[in-house]
Amino acid sequence: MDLEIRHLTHRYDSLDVMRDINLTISSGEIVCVVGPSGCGKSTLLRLIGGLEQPTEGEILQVGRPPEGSLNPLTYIFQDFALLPWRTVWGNISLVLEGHGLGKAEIDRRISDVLSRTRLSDFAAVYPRQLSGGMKQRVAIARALAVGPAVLLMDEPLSALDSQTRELLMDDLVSLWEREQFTACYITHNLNEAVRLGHRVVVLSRRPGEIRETVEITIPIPERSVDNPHLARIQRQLWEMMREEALSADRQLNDA
Ligand SMILES: Nc1ncnc2c1ncn2[C@@H]1O[C@H](COP(=O)(O)OP(=O)(O)OP(=O)(O)O)[C@@H](O)[C@H]1O
Repeated sequence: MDLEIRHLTHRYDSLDVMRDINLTISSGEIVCVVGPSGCGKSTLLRLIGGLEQPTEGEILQVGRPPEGSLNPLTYIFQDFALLPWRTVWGNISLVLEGHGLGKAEIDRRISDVLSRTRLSDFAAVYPRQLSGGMKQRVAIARALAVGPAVLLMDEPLSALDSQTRELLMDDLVSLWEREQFTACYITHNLNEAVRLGHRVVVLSRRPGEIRETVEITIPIPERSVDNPHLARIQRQLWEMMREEALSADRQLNDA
């Protein structure tokens, strides 16, 4: 399933948050969205997910979600949002309950995502026993359990230390290599954007407009940390964002 975002404009009272965003996210593609603080990145994700209605414009789902999808547009947040009193298994089970699935199907789905995210040995463990990186792995497994068409990822690695972030990036790369998931990935971190994005969309300061879309043709599994081409793209992205970030810093919140 593809997502087509057409002429998306959003306002909160007199605050113009984003203006005329046009973007297609194709099946199997990771589109990273970067931009200065407050330019509307999280709002864009909420609009895509249907949590809020845009002031103007539309978001079209083109094609069919995967067979058995319970929730075509599924979020992954930076704070993991796991229930402390449920085990890893129980946390994943939670998103499958209430959909009319039988126990055998729920068990099958949980075993499947645990194995796909290499968490099978941690099924009976509670979140408090896990590191931040492992908690986010569980959150990713939970998102996959509902069979999403598009993952909506809001700074999923930003709560993690830099080493854990590297490890989780590797995880996401190998997951994408195995099953080409589709994602809209919001991040402040340009290194993450160039490692994981097929395209990087740069938003201007508020009201966020698309300033540039940079396509990265190096296959995702071949993007090493020290790749000079990626480093060059990352520098270009920063040059595009620098002025916007400086102005955004001085921008007041009352429009
Ligand atoms: N529900 C709301 N009501 C009013 N204003 C809001 C609401 N949600 C967000 N805003 C404002 O809209 C603007 C965009 O917010 P948003 O969180 O989407 O930006 P962002 O680019 O994700 O920011 P950051 O990078 O700091 O996370 C901000 O000025 C924010 O204060």
